[in-house]
Amino acid sequence: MRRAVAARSERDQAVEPDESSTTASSALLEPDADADTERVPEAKRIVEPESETAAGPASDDAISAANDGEEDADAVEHGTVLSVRGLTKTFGDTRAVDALDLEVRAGSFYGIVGPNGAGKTTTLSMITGLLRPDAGSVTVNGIDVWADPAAAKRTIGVLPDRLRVFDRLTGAQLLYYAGTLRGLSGDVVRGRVEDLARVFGLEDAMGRLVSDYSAGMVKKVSLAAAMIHSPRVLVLDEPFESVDPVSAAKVVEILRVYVGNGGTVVLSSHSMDFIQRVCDHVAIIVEGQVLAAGPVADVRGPVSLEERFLELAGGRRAAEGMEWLHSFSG
Ligand SMILES: Nc1ncnc2c1ncn2[C@@H]1O[C@H](COP(=O)(O)OP(=O)(O)OP(=O)(O)O)[C@@H](O)[C@H]1O
Repeated sequence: MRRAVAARSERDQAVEPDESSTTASSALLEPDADADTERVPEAKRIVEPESETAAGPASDDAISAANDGEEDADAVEHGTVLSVRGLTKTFGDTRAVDALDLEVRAGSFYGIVGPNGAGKTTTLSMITGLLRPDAGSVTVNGIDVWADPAAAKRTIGVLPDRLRVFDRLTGAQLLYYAGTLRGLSGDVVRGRVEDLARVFGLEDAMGRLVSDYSAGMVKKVSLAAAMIHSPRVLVLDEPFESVDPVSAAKVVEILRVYVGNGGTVVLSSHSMDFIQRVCDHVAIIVEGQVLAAGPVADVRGPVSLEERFLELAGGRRAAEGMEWLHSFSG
């Protein structure tokens, strides 16, 4: 309890601009190899309670059966920053994710596409420690997410699909809160809040309540919150939904620099054009399974990614049986 109070009082100071902050924006874009040195260890337990869902816990044995320490070390050595094996989640009669495997190398810009209900959000939620799988394993940067969620979450930045934002805070307070919850010191957070506000074009909105933001502004401030601790891996569920093209271009530029410096972005999107243009790797998920994955050029082959997606997801047959629609009633 004392720790929570300490974190809060530090946050309160942060909403007042601090001239002494000297953090360079480039530091924000580089995944933080030495981040632990500037963290406040006591904050960790406040920050990272293990999330559970209504589905209830699965057995740890089932979740981590495929994993062991040697395997983790091997994966990191070979540049794999995210490894998903046999990931499975069932809701009632719905098998949302079905023994899904995914391998993401460090420094990738990895797109995940799939039709509505394909299991993208469920997969990303299990990868980021927000939803406990029924079976399978997830390893991020060599850490088994479900064996040690707190350690894994330190290396991940998350933009969840259904945003639950503390919207009675101002933008500045929300970002400060996100940074200190991740264990960053007040000075570091203040500098990064300034940088993030600038690059996301939110400077004028920092003093306003997030509840008064537009949908796109909420998305941007949430993206900023996901990045503030310079995680090794950014997992973003539909990050550009509601974001205007100018802001989206800026965010893409930020993410490109981040990836260029060794960070990894895993994002879901319904825009095939975006994935083809921006991502270097893609996985097409249909009915909870990966139907194709690899470098974008390999997955799409001689056709566009959209064509390939429609082939795999069965989009071409949509109009069959709908002839009544053109019989026009009057
Ligand atoms: N909490 C839940 N309870 C019951 N069913 C769920 C729950 N979450 C997801 N599902 C079901 O799991 C399946 C996969 O859903 P998910 O949200 O992962 O799909 P998605 O690929 O992200 O879809 P979209 O593109 O529409 O966002 C769907 O059939 C959905 O109805």
